[in-house]
Amino acid sequence: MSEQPDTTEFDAAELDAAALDAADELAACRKNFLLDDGTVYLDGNSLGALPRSVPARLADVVEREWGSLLIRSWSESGWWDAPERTGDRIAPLVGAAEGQVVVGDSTSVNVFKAVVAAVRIAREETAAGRPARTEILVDAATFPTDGYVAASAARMTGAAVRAVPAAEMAAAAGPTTAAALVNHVDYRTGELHDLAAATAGVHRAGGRIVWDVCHSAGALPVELDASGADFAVGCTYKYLNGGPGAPAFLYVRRELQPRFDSPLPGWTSHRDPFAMASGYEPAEGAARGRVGTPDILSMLALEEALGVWDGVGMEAVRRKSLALTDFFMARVRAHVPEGRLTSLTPEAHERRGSQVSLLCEGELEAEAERVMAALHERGVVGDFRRPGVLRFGFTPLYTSFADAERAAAALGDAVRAVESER
Ligand SMILES: Cc1ncc(COP(=O)(O)O)c(C=O)c1O
Ligand SMILES: Nc1c(O)cccc1C(=O)C[C@H](N)C(=O)O
Repeated sequence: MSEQPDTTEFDAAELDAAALDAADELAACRKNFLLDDGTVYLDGNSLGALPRSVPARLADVVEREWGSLLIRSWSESGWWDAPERTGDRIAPLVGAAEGQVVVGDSTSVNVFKAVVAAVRIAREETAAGRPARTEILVDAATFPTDGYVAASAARMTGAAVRAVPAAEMAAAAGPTTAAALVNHVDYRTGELHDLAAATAGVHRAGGRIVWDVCHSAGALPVELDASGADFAVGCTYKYLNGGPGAPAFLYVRRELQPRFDSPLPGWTSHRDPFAMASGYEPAEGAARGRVGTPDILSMLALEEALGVWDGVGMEAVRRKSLALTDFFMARVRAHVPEGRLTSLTPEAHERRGSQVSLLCEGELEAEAERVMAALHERGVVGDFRRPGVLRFGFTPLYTSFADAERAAAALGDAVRAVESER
């Protein structure tokens, strides 16, 4: 990185990964994961590591619950209630009281349910004689799936999408705003947005807000109840370590549940599914967010994976995440030749998620993918996003300061190796 920050908590002369690891209050959590000690894994913001207890639990689900009990497992093994039960395990991690989170479907599908439902509620609340609520505000830097889904939801509801920078969402919302869809942490830059402020601003304008917390759930405190958020959606395969393709979650604020009119009303969200009634009558509570048959193998792997959070406080996770990212940024400055990388991730703690994104500058921009490949060859796994961004995710439950030191040193080495090949 070319510029010295003014807020770093680390004195570059006194950096000592071993001392920081020795003082790490979450150090004992690492043993709960199956990790290859030869690799530094900094891609938990895309796919989290495997919790140690998951393989045996999945084997039991497959062999006993499916293999022997078969159909009886829907009741005897608790399969039917797994979406709400697993939702209640996630709830405290995202600042939600129980009964408001349901697990199922992908994040993309849950964005659709939430955005359409938000538009329907906002319109229902608009008094006669007031302007029609004809716009959906979407975070201008959104993860693509959210933008695609919002555009389709807009066509279906006769609304128009307006792209607005996440930081300006509160000010941009007005009398014609039906809903706003915002990413809590930007997937590309790692910037953290103010959940409470944007929520309050959209509410002042009479709209409803949907938060995508894919890059914050399990990475930092997410105050859904306290901030008054209406809806939230999130992945479970990143910082929640649910495994590839693990089902997503949907939060619907308790007060809104009776008015949550899902655009995907499947039979498992019916008040009495086995009545097999021809007319739809929605279930009460979080179950109203369900659609069809839950993805049991992935859901139960996720449920088991959530055990790694037992006894872990999100404040401790945040402290370590900020310390790790501060430390990594400082060590990159020490190891990488000047002028090659610029951080896209804010230095200010209140604006930083749990990743560091580094933009390759000058001639190195076109070589960024090769820099990441050279890092992989050196046993450090991060990821690359076009055109020239190197992303490093820091997962406080299993990333150590020694990992961050090794990654920064390997990054300096990789940059020099790529430059020497010109
Ligand atoms: C912010 C964000 N939203 C949505 C998604 C997409 O979720 P899914 O592919 O599970 O639907 C991702 C990641 O893939 C993401 O990072
Ligand atoms: N969901 C993914 C996948 O199925 C394959 C590869 C990557 C992903 C990701 O999660 C990407 C991630 N959301 C991102 O922030 O770029």
